[in-house]
Amino acid sequence: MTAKQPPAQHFCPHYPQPAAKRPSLLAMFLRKRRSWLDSLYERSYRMKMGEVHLPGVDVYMVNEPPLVRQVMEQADAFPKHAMLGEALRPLLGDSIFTTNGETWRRQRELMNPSFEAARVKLVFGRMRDAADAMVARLKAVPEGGVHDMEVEMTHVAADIILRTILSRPLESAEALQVFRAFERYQETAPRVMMPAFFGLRWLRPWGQIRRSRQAAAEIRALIEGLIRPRHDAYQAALHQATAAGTPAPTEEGGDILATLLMVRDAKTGQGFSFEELVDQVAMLFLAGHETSASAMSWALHLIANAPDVQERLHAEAARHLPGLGDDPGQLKELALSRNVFRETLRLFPPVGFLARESASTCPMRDKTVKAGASVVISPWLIQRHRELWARPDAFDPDRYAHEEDQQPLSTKESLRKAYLPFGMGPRVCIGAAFALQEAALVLSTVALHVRLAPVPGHVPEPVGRLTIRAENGIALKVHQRA
Ligand code: HEM
Repeated sequence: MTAKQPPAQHFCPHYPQPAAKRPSLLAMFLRKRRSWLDSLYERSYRMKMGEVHLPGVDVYMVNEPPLVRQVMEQADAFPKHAMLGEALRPLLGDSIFTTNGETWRRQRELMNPSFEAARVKLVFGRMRDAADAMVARLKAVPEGGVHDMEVEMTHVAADIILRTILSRPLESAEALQVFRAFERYQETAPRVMMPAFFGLRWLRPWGQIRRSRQAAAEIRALIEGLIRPRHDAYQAALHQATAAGTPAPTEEGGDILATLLMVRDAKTGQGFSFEELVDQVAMLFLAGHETSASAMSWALHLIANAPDVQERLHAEAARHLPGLGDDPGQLKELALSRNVFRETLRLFPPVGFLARESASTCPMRDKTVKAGASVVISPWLIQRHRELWARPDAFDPDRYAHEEDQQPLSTKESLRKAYLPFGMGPRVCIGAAFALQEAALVLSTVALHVRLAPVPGHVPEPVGRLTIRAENGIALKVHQRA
C-alpha cells in the first residue's frame, strides 16, 4: 500500500482581503472609487444574491448559477447597463460592446465573420511576428534584471491587435500615438463610470470627463486617418464592380479590417458605414488588447511564483514551439499552457464584473427586482465562490487535468456552473478564440526563452478598473535561458 500523499502546496496570489462585515454605503462608494475590489466583504464570496439600495438606484449582485445563466442568456430582458454607453460612447460611439436590441444584433451578425475559427487562424502569422518582437525585447533585458511584465504584456497585446486589425506594428508612429492616447483614456474611464452606476450623476467628475473626451477624440481621429484610404479605395472598387455587374471585389489587406470592409448584411445588402467602422475598430482595439494584456500579465505573475509549473511549461514549449509555422494547429499540443491560462482567467478575470439593467420588474429568489435596477454578475466573485470551487484562491492549473475529484463540486461541474471569464449567452466574447490562440503563443514563447522569478518585497496589488490590473505593476526578474 502506498503512503497517502500530503496535499500539494499551491501558490495563493494576494488580493484585497475582504472586510469581515459589509461596509457602510459611504465607505463602499469611496472604496469603489479607488477599486471596486476594495468594497467586497467576506459574505460577497459566499452569498447567492446580494442587494444594495442607494438613493438613486437598486443594485443586485447575482452569484447563483441558474440566476446568472438567466441574466446572461436573456439579453433583451437584461440589456447592458446605460453607464457603459455613457462612459464609453465618446470613444467607441455606438459599437457592439455597448449597444442593445436590434442595433446590437445587426452589428453582431456583421462582426461574426471576422472572428470565425478559420479567420482567426489566418492572422496567426501576424501574432507570431509580434511574439518574435517581444522575444527581442526580453533578450535585451540584462541577466537577472527586473522588468515590468505588465508593461511588456500590454505592449505585445497592443502590437498583436494592431497587426491583426490594421496591419500596423505598434512601432509605427500612428499606432504608437493611438496606444499613448488609450493609456490616458483608460486612467479616466472608470472614474467617469462609477457615479453613473451609483445613480449619483450630480457627482460627475467634470475634469476627468473632459480629459477622457479629449483622449477619445484624439484616438478616433487617428483611427479615421488609418482607415479612410482603404475604406474609400474599397468603396470605389465596389462601385465599379456593381456598375459592371461583376462580383464584389476582395479587399487584399488580409487583416480584420479587410473582413469588416467586405461584410454585407444578408437582408439589406448594406455593410458598415465609415462612422460605424471607426466605432468597431476603436472598440476592438480596447476590448481586444486591454483584456488579453491583463490576463497574460497575471499568468506570468502566477507562474513566476509556481516554479514547478513554470519548468513544465518551459519543457512543453521546448517540445512544441520550435518549427511552428504559420499554422496554429500545433498549439493544441500545449495542454499545460492552456490550463495555466484557464486558471489565470478564473483567478483574475480581466472583466471582473458585468453590469446589466433589468428591463422590467421581475422576481429573483425572494426579491422583486424593479425595472431599471442594476444587476451585476461578477466573474471575479463567482470564480472564487467558496461553495462553487475547491481551493478557490489557490493557483492550481492541474485541477483541469483531474476534473472529477474536487470538493464541493467536481472541476467539471464548477466549470459548467461557475466559470465565465468570456461572459455567457448571446453576448459572449466574440474574440475568445482569438485570445486563447494569442495567449497560448505568448505564454509559451515567454516560457521558452526566459525564466521569471518574483522580486522580493514586490507584491502586485490587484485593482478593478476597466480590467483587473496591478496598481504597482508586475515586476519580475528575468533570467535568460540558453
Ligand atoms: C483574455 C481576453 C478576453 C477576455 C477575458 C474577454 C472578456 C469578455 C467578456 C467578459 C465579454 C462580455 C461582456 C459582457 O457580457 O458584458 C466580452 C465581450 C466582447 N469581447 Fe472580449 N475578452 C477578451 C478578448 C477579446 C478580444 C481579443 C477581442 C477582439 C479582438 C474581444 C472582443 C469582444 C467584443 C467585440 C465583445 C462584445 C460582444 C457582444 O456584446 O456581442 N475580446 N469579452
